Amino acid sequence: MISPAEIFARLGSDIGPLMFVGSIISHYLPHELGSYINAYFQRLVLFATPCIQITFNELAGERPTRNEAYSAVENYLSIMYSKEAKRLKADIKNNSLVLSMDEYEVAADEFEGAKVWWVSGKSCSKTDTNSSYYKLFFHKRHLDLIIRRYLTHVLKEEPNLRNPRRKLYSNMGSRWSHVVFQNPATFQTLAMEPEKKKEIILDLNVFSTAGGFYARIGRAWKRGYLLFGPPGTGKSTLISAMANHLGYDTYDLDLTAVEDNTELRKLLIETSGKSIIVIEDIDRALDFSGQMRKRKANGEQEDMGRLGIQERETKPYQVTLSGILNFIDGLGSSCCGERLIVFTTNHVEKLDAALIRKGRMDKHIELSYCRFEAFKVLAKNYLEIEAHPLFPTICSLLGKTNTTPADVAEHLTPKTISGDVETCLENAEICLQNLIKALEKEEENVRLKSEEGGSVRNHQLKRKKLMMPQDHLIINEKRARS
Ligand SMILES: Nc1ncnc2c1ncn2[C@@H]1O[C@H](COP(=O)(O)OP(=O)(O)OP(=O)(O)O)[C@@H](O)[C@H]1O
Repeated sequence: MISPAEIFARLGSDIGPLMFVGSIISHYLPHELGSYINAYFQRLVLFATPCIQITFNELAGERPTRNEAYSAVENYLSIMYSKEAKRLKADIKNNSLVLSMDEYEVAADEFEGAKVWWVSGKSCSKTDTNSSYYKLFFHKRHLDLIIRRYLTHVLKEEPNLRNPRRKLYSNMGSRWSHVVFQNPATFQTLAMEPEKKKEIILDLNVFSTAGGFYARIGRAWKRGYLLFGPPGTGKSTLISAMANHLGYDTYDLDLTAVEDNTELRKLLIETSGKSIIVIEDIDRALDFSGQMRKRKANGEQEDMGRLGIQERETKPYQVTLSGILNFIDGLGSSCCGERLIVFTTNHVEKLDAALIRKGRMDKHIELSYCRFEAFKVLAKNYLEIEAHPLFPTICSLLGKTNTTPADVAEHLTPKTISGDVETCLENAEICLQNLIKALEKEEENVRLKSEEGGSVRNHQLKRKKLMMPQDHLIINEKRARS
């Protein structure tokens, strides 16, 4: 016969079923009633079992602001449960997608043998502004473990808390040296269409928690990103945002400083897990001459135009395409821990198909000219405004011109910085007017160019008809030299 005390002690070791009953009932009741029932169940648990409860409220302080501990818990739970939970809540916070437990969900976790339960909910008191909360329940015998170790473990999952002193490595020949990574770019400050941004964040979140999946399918825990687009569209900014989001170190690999494939391999082996390995401007850094020659021998003459003659003759380094391919493929066998490999290029069409095929570069992301959605992010970051009577004019002009986010950002940088609201509004007006002037000028250039292009095309057509075969040779020669 088990005594009531024993029953409660056992219940304290597994209060999950009680919590689930409370949450299921709450789901099917009107919001206010549901919240009371849920609170009632939680009180019952605390009364009837030797459990302890810790609450993480979304808003804290005298003038309520978002509680950082709540954000850390939210992030921890979203990473832990995003692939198992049946009901997740998707929110955009600070322009980033945040997946979290839906209201009145219960999630069980285990840490060093101690079982804990997380319950999500929303308080409904009249004084409270309907703020959300997470409550943590655990047996009181685990108090020390939970407070000293488990909570530290949870807070570490907040990317900025996880690795506050991230490092930026760069190579001098075959040696890495590092400084503290201080680029403040985040997905919040990145100007990009919200849908695209969401997709990237989701991809990164899934990758960073997919160690078990990669192990199960027998593949190295790595993922390749190819970022392409014109200069100034935010390729480097996106890399910084990725590093800050994941809390990874960054290795900026300068291929031109690497002597040969052996050195490249040595550098690779020295990289740590949880890192992003970046090769910027891969098309320029890599000498494709071997492949070009092979293709020429096969009769694919046009490929020789990809690199200028001079460039091909004076390349001082001997890192080959196959060296790079081994570098990417070898990441699995030589290193453990998750790694992202990121290539950037302004000329994706110049890259060898083998280099960027799926499996090597899994995700291809085009960074493009600044359109209205991206502009709104920049306006919010730089001028702290979300709407303005001049926005429609800017929207229309951005649609007609190819202006990079870098150019727009330059125009949106106020000449004086002030905390005073009136000066800020004045600054915003001046910056937006300046941007409009620049965009109108660009629009005019586009118009002139297209007119010019039309007349040159006509001229070329006429000339083609008259052209002798040796003219073609001279033009091809010039192209190869330029
Ligand atoms: N999408 C963007 N969001 C926010 N800022 C941006 C964006 N694109 C460019 N910028 C601004 O312009 C500057 C230059 O951008 P960045 O170096 O990221 O461009 P890039 O595409 O890497 O250029 P390049 O191809 O020349 O290396 C950044 O420091 C940033 O201030």
